[in-house]
Amino acid sequence: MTQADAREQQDTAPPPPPPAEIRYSGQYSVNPLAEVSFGRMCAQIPAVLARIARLSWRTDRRAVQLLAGCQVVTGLSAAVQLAATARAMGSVLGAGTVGQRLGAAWPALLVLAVAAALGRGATAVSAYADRRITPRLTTETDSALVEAVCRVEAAAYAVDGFTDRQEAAEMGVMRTLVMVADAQRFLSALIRMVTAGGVLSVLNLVMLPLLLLAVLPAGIGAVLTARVDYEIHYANVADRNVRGMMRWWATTSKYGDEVRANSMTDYLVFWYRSLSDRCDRRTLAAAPRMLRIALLTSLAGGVFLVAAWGALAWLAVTGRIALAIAATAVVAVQTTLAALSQVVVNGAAVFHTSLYLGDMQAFLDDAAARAPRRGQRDIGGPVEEIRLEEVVYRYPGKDRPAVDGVSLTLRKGTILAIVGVNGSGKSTLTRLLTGIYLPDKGRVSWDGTDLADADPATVWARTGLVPQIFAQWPLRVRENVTLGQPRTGDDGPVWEAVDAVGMREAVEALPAGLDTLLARDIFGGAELSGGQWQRLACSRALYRRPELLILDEPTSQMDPRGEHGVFERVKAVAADRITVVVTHRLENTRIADHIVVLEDGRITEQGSYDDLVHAGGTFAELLELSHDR
Ligand SMILES: Nc1ncnc2c1ncn2[C@@H]1O[C@H](COP(=O)(O)OP(=O)(O)OP(=O)(O)O)[C@@H](O)[C@H]1O
Repeated sequence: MTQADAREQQDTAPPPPPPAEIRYSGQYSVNPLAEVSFGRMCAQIPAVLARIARLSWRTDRRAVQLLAGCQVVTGLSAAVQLAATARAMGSVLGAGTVGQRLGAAWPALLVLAVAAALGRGATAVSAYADRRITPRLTTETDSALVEAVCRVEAAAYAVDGFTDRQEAAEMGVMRTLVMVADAQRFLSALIRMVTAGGVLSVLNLVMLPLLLLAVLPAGIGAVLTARVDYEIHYANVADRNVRGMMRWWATTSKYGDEVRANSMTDYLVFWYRSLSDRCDRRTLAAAPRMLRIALLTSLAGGVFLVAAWGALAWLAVTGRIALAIAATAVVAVQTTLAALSQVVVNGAAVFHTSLYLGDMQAFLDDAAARAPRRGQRDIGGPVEEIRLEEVVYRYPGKDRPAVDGVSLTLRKGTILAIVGVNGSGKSTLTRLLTGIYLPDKGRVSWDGTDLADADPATVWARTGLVPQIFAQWPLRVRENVTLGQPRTGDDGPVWEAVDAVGMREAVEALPAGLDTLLARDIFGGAELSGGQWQRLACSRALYRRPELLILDEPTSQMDPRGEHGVFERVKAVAADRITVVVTHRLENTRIADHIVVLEDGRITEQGSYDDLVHAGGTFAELLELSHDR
């Protein structure tokens, strides 16, 4: 095709498809707020405050005590300021010369200044206490979330809506950044409101209900707005989740070559923008509702406010209250109004936070419920035999089992090879062997102990797994080898594992040897080739000296020398363990004592390499195809 042809084809090609419509679906697709009344929403606020207080208390008791002390000082200062204002007004507006009136007023003015200074000081100290609590609280919450996800049964990842709920819970972590400040502002505004309101009701009883009515619509508006905001957040959860993943895949340098050389950039950018636009459209669609709420509540608030000022004017003009009292009432009204508005704004913020904290807590509870609930039996070494009896495993939402009635016995000192076409269940079988998944039916036992009854940590302490898709940890070379093992401080075994996969030369050539950070994107970091990374993954498994060594396509990216070296090593150490190799390179199965062929999750053939080559079955066919070039 010429360049002109290519351009023409591009011009006439149909427009790119928009991103797939993804819905936050399944049992969690119902917005928890949809059926909740306004009253119940407001009633949640004290519980949320108590929860924030408990979380903060666990983080830094002294800072919480400081914060509580500051609230008391703020309240007292507000009350003293108003009382002093009333006294000063009485003197200033009273009888006598200017000098006499000022002379009578100055003690009250002094008290006013001191109280104001104390109030300001308390606010500054509150901010300091908040800064002591918030970073640690956020870290604590964030770490709890990460730990909860790391500790769930692996099968939870396949459960409908699990990752979407995780995304929703992340928002709870974000809110911890502002929640202490919001709670603190809410409480101090509440205290100021109560004291100012108290003073006002002493001055005149009619004023207080009028002021309450003036700010109540704003409160209702703020809570309703928070509710709409949450609805939008809820509708966008699934899209935001997938957008976050795409953002990483599209921008990480790891896939930069693939993205560029396959001209994926345009579509990825288009996709990203389209999805963001879709989220924006949902947000914009809610804007008129937000506007209606704002206009109606402002109107109602405005009417009541005018009534409140009108009432004050009427009381003063008709002589029902003295001028000095009226002047103090003006100050008290202003203070109460400002405090009430702060109560409303910060109360809505606390309520808003409660929604996301609720999601976070629900997710943490769910994750805790999905943590392994197995027996406590210790798998003691050395492991002599692993047995699978009529094992069946089906992924959630799938019609057919991925592993269907498999029975096998693996003995120490032997190598088992598992082969089969793509999707035949090989990797799933390795997950069952290691107890990452427990079977739906049948039994997997290590030396007679059913893995359902065993403490998984003791099983995994005896396992070394090189999965088909392995992580390239942005850690130092040493940590990449020793990750998952207790620290010893001895580099001897690390070099031994590096030697076992023929990586010594490559590691020595790195700028800081074993100390080199394997993260190209980070200043001072280095990058390995695909095959080198795979060698490192194999060295990690060998370093563990496991009782069960599983290699799932361990050499797919290695050169023949590397591949030969790894298999030689696997053979050399096979006597001390049970070894399982999953591979599509059938020549590699020569090292195995026993080979099983999987088809649709079932074992259809098994035997030694020589048996299967001459059996005329799937193995022989696949082997022949691999030679047919
Ligand atoms: N996490 C998962 N959630 C749902 N289904 C899965 C999951 N992993 C695998 N499957 C399905 O289970 C079946 C077996 O997959 P498995 O990965 O075990 O096959 P495999 O033989 O290892 O394939 P390959 O040779 O491609 O690595 C496939 O139909 C696959 O779609």
